Amino acid sequence: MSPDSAYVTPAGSADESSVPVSPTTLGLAPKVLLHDHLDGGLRPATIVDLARESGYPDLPTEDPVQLGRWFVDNANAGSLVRYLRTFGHTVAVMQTASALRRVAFECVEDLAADGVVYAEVRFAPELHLEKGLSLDEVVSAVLAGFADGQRAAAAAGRPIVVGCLVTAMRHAARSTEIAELAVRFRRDGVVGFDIAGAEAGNPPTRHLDAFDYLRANTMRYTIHAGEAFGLPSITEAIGYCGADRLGHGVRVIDDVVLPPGADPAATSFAGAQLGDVANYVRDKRIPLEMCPSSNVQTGAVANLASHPFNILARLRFRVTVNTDNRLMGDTTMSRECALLAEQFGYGWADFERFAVNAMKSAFIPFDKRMELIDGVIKPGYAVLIG
Ligand SMILES: O=c1[nH]cnc2c1ncn2[C@H]1C[C@H](O)[C@@H](CO)O1
Ligand SMILES: [Zn+2]
Repeated sequence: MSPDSAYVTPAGSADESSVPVSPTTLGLAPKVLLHDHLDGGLRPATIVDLARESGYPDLPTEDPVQLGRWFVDNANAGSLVRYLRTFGHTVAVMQTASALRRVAFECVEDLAADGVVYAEVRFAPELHLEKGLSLDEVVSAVLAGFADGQRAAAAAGRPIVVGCLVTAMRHAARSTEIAELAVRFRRDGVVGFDIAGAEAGNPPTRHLDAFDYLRANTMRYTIHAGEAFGLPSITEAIGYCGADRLGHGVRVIDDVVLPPGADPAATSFAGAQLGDVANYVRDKRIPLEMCPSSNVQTGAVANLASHPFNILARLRFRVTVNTDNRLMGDTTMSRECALLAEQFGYGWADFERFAVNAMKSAFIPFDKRMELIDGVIKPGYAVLIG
């Protein structure tokens, strides 16, 4: 889809005074992003710069355009494990405090330019120790970059609030250490914790000590679950591990039985039967951090048309729209929203709901969430709705 390919909200879903929903106008809408990986969002030109600076010899090409293409092509893998291999190059050039600070700064700059008003950006500190940084030094560098970026965005008239999530890799054995790191930095900008990496064969219950520690310290956490592995992964993440949110969570759809012949793009799913897990997720308003393009790239769903986002949204699960990895998907928040608008015919009221859903689900305090909902998100959509 070209950035300006115009399509408008289907008749009946918005009134005539509305600004049409298009990729361009979606860029202006206030958006909330809960699931974005720092090491999956570098600018290709920055990767080339950092590789030169650090003497990293293994980039597939030093041409930024071709490099960007390389990431997308290789991430279009149809499998999470193959998709994750592309991170070898980004992580390799993020091994010094200055590189981490620059990447974090540019991340905030890019999100603000895309109209994101609140973001939680995650990364795995344990992957950035190859050149001798300590875990604390890694986190400090990233938080300094986020602070620089927030100051620059505010000065440029695009204010954004950014919280940091620290991720532990699910195949490794450092999750308790990373949970302690999260708690140690809770006054400095770390707002939560996450588990990521290859899902199959690495159930979240391997990390119960970390989750116990986080709960004992009243720290919030999300778990990547129900992406590359099915319902049992979701059951473990919420039932045994007590996740506050689900990273992706798309496979919760396996616990929803639709009437025969139901169209995934329908506006109503009356008669849908929910199983116990799906009911629990919906009843407890457990946020689903869904990442449409990434889910297609990893093969979690066959294509956008069959993505369960719309079914879950219409069934009033707490759905949120996310980028996952902007570099690997050559995507932005606006583009993810535009893809959903094109596929499912969403209007401004829908995007406002997704933004409010995400803001309500953020790991910052209630009063700060309300400030953004009442002071930024609602007024922003009021202008677009007209
Ligand atoms: O979608 C994902 N699922 C599981 N793991 C992921 C996904 N996207 C990125 N990661 C991994 C690779 C990164 O190196 C790590 C920390 O951001 O998280
Ligand atoms: Zn992710």
